[in-house]
Amino acid sequence: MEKTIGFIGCGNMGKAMVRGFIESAIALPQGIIVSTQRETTRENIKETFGVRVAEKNQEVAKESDILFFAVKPYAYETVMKESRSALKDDALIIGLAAGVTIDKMKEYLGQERKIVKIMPNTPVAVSEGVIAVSFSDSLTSEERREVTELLSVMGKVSVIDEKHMDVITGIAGSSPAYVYMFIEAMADAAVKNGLPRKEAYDISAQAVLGAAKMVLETGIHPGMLKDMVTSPGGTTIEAVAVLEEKGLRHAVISAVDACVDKSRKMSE
Ligand SMILES: NC(=O)C1=CN([C@@H]2O[C@H](COP(=O)(O)OP(=O)(O)OC[C@H]3O[C@@H](n4cnc5c(N)ncnc54)[C@H](O)[C@@H]3O)[C@@H](O)[C@H]2O)C=CC1
Ligand SMILES: O=C(O)[C@@H]1CCC=N1
Repeated sequence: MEKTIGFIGCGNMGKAMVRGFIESAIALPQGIIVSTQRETTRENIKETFGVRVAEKNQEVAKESDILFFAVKPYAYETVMKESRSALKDDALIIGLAAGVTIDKMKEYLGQERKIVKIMPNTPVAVSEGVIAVSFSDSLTSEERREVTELLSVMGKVSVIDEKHMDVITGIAGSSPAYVYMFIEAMADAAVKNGLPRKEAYDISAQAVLGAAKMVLETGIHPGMLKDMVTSPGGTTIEAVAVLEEKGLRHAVISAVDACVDKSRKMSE
């Protein structure tokens, strides 16, 4: 892509996206410019990805055609207000913070800006992310197509009504953390039973990847896929019975609910 992609703030999520863009080859490192608060982070990003870095957020704002704000939610107001005078007229502004709505971003940047709200997750770094997208009215259909195409290199893009963003945060933005906990716990159990650590992580992670792929590629209901693993009088049903007794499903529902609730409160 010819256009310059900017990142103001580049921590866990920003770096995952920079990696996703570079690995997919949609952008050359010189086509990406990044500013972060700390110089050591900036230097580390420059060294790791070969992208351009800037000390001041305004330098990034001045150069970017597509600009991601990848700072924490509480920093949006300050960072957007200090950058807005430097923005290009037609810049596409992409916000990805939990709880920072398009309306809030308009308040910080001005009504006329072309603003996109997204909720990505960190697997964008390996092109297997989920990226939910909502557009402000000011974007043309061509601009919407351009943003969707750009984000698609990092995973599955779903254009959604912004009112669903908090739910998507619960099942996609935040959910890699729950899945990593599940993988870690399975691996711990394997280690407890004598398997070396590396094999325990590799095999647990591949089992999760494969199971997810079965849901997506076969279209078979997850309950049916579970039944296909569960032989009568066999091993799996023993584990399933323990998971039911310990309340796995209820724990997951309550956890996602708590996450969605927090995101809604942050959006108020
Ligand atoms: N980490 C995740 O999995 C996801 C995060 N998000 C959103 O992404 C945003 C960033 O989250 P993380 O990357 O996890 O946080 P982080 O703390 O890892 O990164 C924040 C970055 O912002 C920079 N920063 C802070 N103040 C700044 C300023 N005044 N000027 C320039 N840079 C500044 C920091 O130097 C750092 O590079 C948040 O708004 C979060 O809601 C959204 C989806 C998933
Ligand atoms: O924990 C958070 O607030 C951010 C938003 C989604 C994932 N991480």
